[in-house]
Amino acid sequence: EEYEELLKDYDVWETIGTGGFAKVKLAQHKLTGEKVAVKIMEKEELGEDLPRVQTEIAAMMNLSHQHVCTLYQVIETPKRIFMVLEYCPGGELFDYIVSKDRLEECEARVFFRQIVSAVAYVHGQGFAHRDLKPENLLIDENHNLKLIDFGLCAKPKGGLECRLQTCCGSPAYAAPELIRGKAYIGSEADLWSMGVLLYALLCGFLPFDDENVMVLYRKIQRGKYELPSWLSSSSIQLLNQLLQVEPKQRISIKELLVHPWLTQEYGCDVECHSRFTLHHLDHQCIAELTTWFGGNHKTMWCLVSEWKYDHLTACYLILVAMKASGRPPCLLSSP
Ligand SMILES: COc1cccc(Nc2ncc(-c3ccc(C(=O)NCC(=O)Nc4ccccc4)cc3)c(OCC3CCNCC3)n2)c1
Repeated sequence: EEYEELLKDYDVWETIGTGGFAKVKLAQHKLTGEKVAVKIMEKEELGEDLPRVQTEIAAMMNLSHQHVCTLYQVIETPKRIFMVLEYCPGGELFDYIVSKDRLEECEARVFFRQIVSAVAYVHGQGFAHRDLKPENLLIDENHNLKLIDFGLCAKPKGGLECRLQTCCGSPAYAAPELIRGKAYIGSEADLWSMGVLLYALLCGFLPFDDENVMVLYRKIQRGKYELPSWLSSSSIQLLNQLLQVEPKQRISIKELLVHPWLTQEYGCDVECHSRFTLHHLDHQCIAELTTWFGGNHKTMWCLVSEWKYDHLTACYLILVAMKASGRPPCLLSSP
């Protein structure tokens, strides 16, 4: 039974998503009762894409940010790789936009600031996401967004000379240079996708759409889109700066962090730094682990600092997440 290692520490419930070569199941961490998402990948189905999973896992181990989904644990068996991840009870931003038809400018601003914060952080860590879309932005229990990369599209940004050949992501959100099949710079393409995302938030439909993918590509290359009457002039101006067909004309992530449309009503720039550091450990959570697993505080501190992404890492990170959500970080009463 391939799931037996997972089933030691988690109760596994229904499948909440499938796509490509991964499926995601809802699960529950036995020691804390916390819900988690388990991304299950079959090594055979991955084939030569297996190294991309290693890249993804290495990336996630370095990505710790309030608007990026947390990786808790990795379990590898002969046939499968399990990634135990933060569960977002609010589901996809895509479904939220559909349910509200479209968002008011002030609500769109709250979400877009979080998206800019997450993307600026990911770029700062040297990665380009390359598949930014509402299906990859999940809503957590505090109605905040968490960026995910369900389809293993995130890649090291590399230097400016690093040109990405492979095509990735969903056509409607893909930058003109990406679909032209030419070499392109991932971080610049991410800014275009953020323009399509902002348009979807404010309008409830896509700027470039067509059931015929070749017609869709032509519309993206032309870069012309409808401006519904409800858009404010400041929204229109920001959309125009993001949806520039020529990547060099496009606004940069640095300019975006201080853009007036984003700072309006907030009076402050978008914060892109992470609130967490994997180096400063939370004493209360370490103490809880020591109480449960035994040993002393110092030993537990060293063990957690090894960041093996085993069950101990999961317990620590889940306790930290519980504390961040205002729940007491405690493991179930002793065995
Ligand atoms: C209808 O869906 C619902 C309904 C109700 C609740 C939920 N909750 C819920 N929570 C958590 C997940 C999840 C989190 C992370 C990852 C992941 O793959 N991380 C890896 C990752 O993020 N790398 C990365 C991030 C940034 C930069 C670089 C790399 C995968 C899945 C989920 O999935 C469901 C799928 C379904 C298909 N669309 C996408 C989401 N769903 C979902």
